Amino acid sequence: MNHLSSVKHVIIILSGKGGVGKSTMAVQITLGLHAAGKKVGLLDVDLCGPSIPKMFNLEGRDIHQCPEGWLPVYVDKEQKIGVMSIGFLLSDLDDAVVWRGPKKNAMIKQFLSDVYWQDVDYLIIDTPPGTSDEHITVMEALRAYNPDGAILVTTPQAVAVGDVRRELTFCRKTHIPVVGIVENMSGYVCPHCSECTNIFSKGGGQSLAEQNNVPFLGSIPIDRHLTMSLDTGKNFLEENPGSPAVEAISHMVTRLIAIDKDLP
Ligand SMILES: Nc1ncnc2c1ncn2[C@@H]1O[C@H](COP(=O)(O)OP(=O)(O)OP(=O)(O)O)[C@@H](O)[C@H]1O
Ligand code: SF4
Repeated sequence: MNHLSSVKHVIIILSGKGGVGKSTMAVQITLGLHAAGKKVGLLDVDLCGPSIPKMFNLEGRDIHQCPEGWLPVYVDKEQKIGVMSIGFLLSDLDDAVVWRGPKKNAMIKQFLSDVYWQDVDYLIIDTPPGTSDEHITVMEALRAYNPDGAILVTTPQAVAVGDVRRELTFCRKTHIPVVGIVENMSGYVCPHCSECTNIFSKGGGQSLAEQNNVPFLGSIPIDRHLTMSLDTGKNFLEENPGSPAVEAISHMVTRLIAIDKDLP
């Protein structure tokens, strides 16, 4: 059974290397789409470091089965945000998942086919960081589910050393359309006065997007409150209205919804 056929939009979150905030962006996009009235699923297939359960304060939750398949773990009572992660299947989150390629791919395929999403508007898929041959296999498995495309998460430093160019080539190679580029950790928001200071050069993500004719979804600054919200599983967008990072995330989500409307 293909439960993804009832999903309206499938968006893959990609990054060429770890630690740039890919999972953070996957969570904030999920929360932003929910705030815009959408029903959202978040599938964490980052088998090397499943951080999504912690970011929603769902660690240790069990997965339940129903006749249709695995039920997502819901974040809210209304069941508008559902999460599925390899993290729910590991007894100890510190266990490194050292599965070899074929076992990893089988697990990812099972995640894609067996989770009962029940008519979500958006399915956000957090993927393992990298652009190796193994990642190409993951993307090929995802392509079978007809995704709208990928959001590439980067940082000003990664743009500077050409990581995003490699990610764009990776998407071309795997025939995944690019929905947009996000530059994360773009400046630092002062916790005292909310002034945003650009530590590294800014704007590289935007010019790269323009050069490659792909949408630029925005620059998200480093915000200490965002780190704290992720550590405690709180809803950053609801708790910090009006802050520069929340404004930037909301803008990114609005752009995403507008772009997706125009997709065939
Ligand atoms: N804009 C931001 N402001 C503050 N903290 C951030 C921001 N983006 C990410 N972080 C923090 O940086 C750390 C790494 O983020 P995250 O886990 O999302 O990266 P990742 O790219 O998904 O890494 P990996 O792919 O290795 O799992 C986390 O502790 C997160 O809280
Ligand atoms: S941005 Fe303003 S409040 Fe923040 S450290 Fe600098 S001077 Fe102080």
